[in-house]
Amino acid sequence: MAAPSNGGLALSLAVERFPYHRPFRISGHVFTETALLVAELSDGAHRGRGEGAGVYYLGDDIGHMLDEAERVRPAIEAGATRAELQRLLPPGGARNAIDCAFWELEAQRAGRPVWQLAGLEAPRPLPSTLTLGADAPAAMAEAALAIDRAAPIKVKLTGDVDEDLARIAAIRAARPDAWIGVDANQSYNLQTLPRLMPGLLGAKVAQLEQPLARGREADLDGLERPLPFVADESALSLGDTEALVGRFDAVNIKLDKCGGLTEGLAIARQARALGLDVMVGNMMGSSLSMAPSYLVGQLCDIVDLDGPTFLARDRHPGVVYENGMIHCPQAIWGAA
Ligand SMILES: CC(C)C[C@H](N)C(=O)N[C@H](CCOc1cc(O)cc2c1C(=O)N[C@@H]2C)C(=O)O
Ligand SMILES: [Mg+2]
Repeated sequence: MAAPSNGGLALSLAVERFPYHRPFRISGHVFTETALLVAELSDGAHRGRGEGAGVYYLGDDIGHMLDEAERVRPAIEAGATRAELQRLLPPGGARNAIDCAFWELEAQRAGRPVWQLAGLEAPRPLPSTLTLGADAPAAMAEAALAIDRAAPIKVKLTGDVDEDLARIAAIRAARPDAWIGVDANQSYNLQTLPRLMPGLLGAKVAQLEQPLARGREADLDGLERPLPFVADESALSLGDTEALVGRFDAVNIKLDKCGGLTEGLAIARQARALGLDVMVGNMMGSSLSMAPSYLVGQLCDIVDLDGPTFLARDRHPGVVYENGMIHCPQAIWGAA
């Protein structure tokens, strides 16, 4: 792809659709596939790619991501840099895709892999959670027996306390050996959360992700946290990090929320400096989304990079899930 003669970069955008193994239902909608934005930057001799899945609960769907990416195209083709992109686009899937494309282009220009440019150690395989979608307790217990027994388990809750307690008890009974974390996805409040807590502690659940709604962070002031609380929807981008202290114990970083690897690394480093534990997660995505997040994962205590396990097909080469770990060959993204 020829680059503009003015020293700018050529930006090409594509929508790539990946069917799910089985349909997803979210707030009454049934999804059978995920539509991902793929951005490619080229200077004529080198190229870089990135992928964005967006943030469904913020309306950051494929149409919005395409609009955002097209809005910044003139600046990119006129020579805008990755640093300038941080100001030209807000956090979200489009900036994620273009930021990661910049990183890979810079690696190819420098002849050094992205992990080196990012100041990281050589990446290594990481334990990654596998997520059990909310279902009947017996079905979730069965799913917990069917997945890789070495993998830590992330359990989706719905906010129905009795059902959630039954889910957790059934999964723990089936898997007394497993690390189990739960994700409430904003479904609890100050009235229902105290009823959930004894069941979490009794089942030795390791962490509780996003118990309350985004915007209700002040409700956590002074609330006892007998197990680690992880901020997800309360922590979209770098600006949200400082306010988590005293209310959460960890932050779940997602490149689609914060708009790319540049900000994802900054959040990880700031969270550490603030004494928070660090987790990296995903909004969905193929291995092209997981690869940049895998680099953030090198700085994390908890890794939840299981998006491709929900897809009927992935890219090749793709990440490998084995023995509870995610392995991310450099050939996927970010090599020099
Ligand atoms: C299905 C996810 C990619 C699994 C991931 N480990 C996870 O829990 N991520 C969510 C945020 C994205 O949640 C999604 C995405 C999606 O395309 C479909 C769904 C969800 C979800 O939470 N329920 C439906 C199945 C997180 O960490 O909160
Ligand atoms: Mg979450």
